[in-house]
Amino acid sequence: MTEPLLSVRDLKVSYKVGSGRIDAVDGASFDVPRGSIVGLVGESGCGKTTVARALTRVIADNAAITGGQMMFGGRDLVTLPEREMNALRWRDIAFVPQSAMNSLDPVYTVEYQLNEVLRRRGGLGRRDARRRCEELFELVGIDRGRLSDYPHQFSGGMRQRVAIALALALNPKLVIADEPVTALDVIVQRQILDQLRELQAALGISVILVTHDISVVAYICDRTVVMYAGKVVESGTMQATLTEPSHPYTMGLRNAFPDLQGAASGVLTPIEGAPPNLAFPPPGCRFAPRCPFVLDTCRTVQPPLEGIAADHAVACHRAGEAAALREKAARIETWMGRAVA
Ligand SMILES: Nc1ncnc2c1ncn2[C@@H]1O[C@H](COP(=O)(O)OP(=O)(O)OP(=O)(O)O)[C@@H](O)[C@H]1O
Repeated sequence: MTEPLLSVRDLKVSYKVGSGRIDAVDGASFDVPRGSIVGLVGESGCGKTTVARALTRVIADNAAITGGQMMFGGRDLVTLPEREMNALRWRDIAFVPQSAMNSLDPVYTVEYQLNEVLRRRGGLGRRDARRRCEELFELVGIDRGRLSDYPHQFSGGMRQRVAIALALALNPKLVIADEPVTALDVIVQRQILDQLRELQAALGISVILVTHDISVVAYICDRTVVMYAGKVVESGTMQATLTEPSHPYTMGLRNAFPDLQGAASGVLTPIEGAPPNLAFPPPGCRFAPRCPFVLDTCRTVQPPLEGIAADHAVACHRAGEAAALREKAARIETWMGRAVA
């Protein structure tokens, strides 16, 4: 197997809060193979954005990477000197933040902003930068005449395309897109995702797509990394994780979202309860308080993330019974009463 573009091992990121600490990412491990789209999925607050930001090392002032490795092209991004890390940003790893408005400055035209990256970061001359701006707009399907427009003159979907063009400016190997389609209606969501897929294939890049919506993952991703309360609970190919999920949380997420293809799917079943407060996480499996299949061990012993097939890892004490649990998980009653064992 060829070496993955990015290999994250036992990553830990904490926030200092008052006199305490929140371990927002508590030992995350996953790979991003070359030329693949990896969906980082989980409910709000489970640590997805923290992982995504840690990868670029642009983290909040009260945050710190406290352990682990992030191997990228033979270098560990956790320990890379800041100067070298800075040289990697935009050129090798580009980040599209949660709202396109966050990556675009409202007071400058989009051409000005593209130029900032192309000329200041990429060292392009004026004429080459202009040509690249036009090329980038063509790539994301926007008329080049609109380069002189301001961000507010674009619709939400178009703004997202501009943000993607900005990320692609210097031909990065990895694009990290944080909730790229969340605020958009389903039709525009599909258009943006289709385009992201086309660009990924045409340019041969890898993409980490951060989303709370498992139907977005099912629509576009090759691989899935499911996070819950700061931990990776399941990862593997899209087929392995979403068609035959082995962690009860993934099974629950699958029941909770409509199908992005527009097919009339069955009744949506939410997972009762909420993720734990990460300042005081439960001692055993963090999903135990919400899991319909919880056993006594689950409440006291943390299950490790273990390979259950060639390309499929799960952190669940009951992973060996996944097929039977999947059948039960498909029934609504399972999620209403909880604890069906
Ligand atoms: N600057 C911060 N200071 C303290 N705690 C933070 C900070 N940023 C995030 N957190 C906490 O870290 C945990 C993980 O947050 P994170 O934003 O990474 O999750 P997420 O899965 O991306 O959720 P969302 O989709 O809502 O952004 C949460 O408990 C959150 O409250």
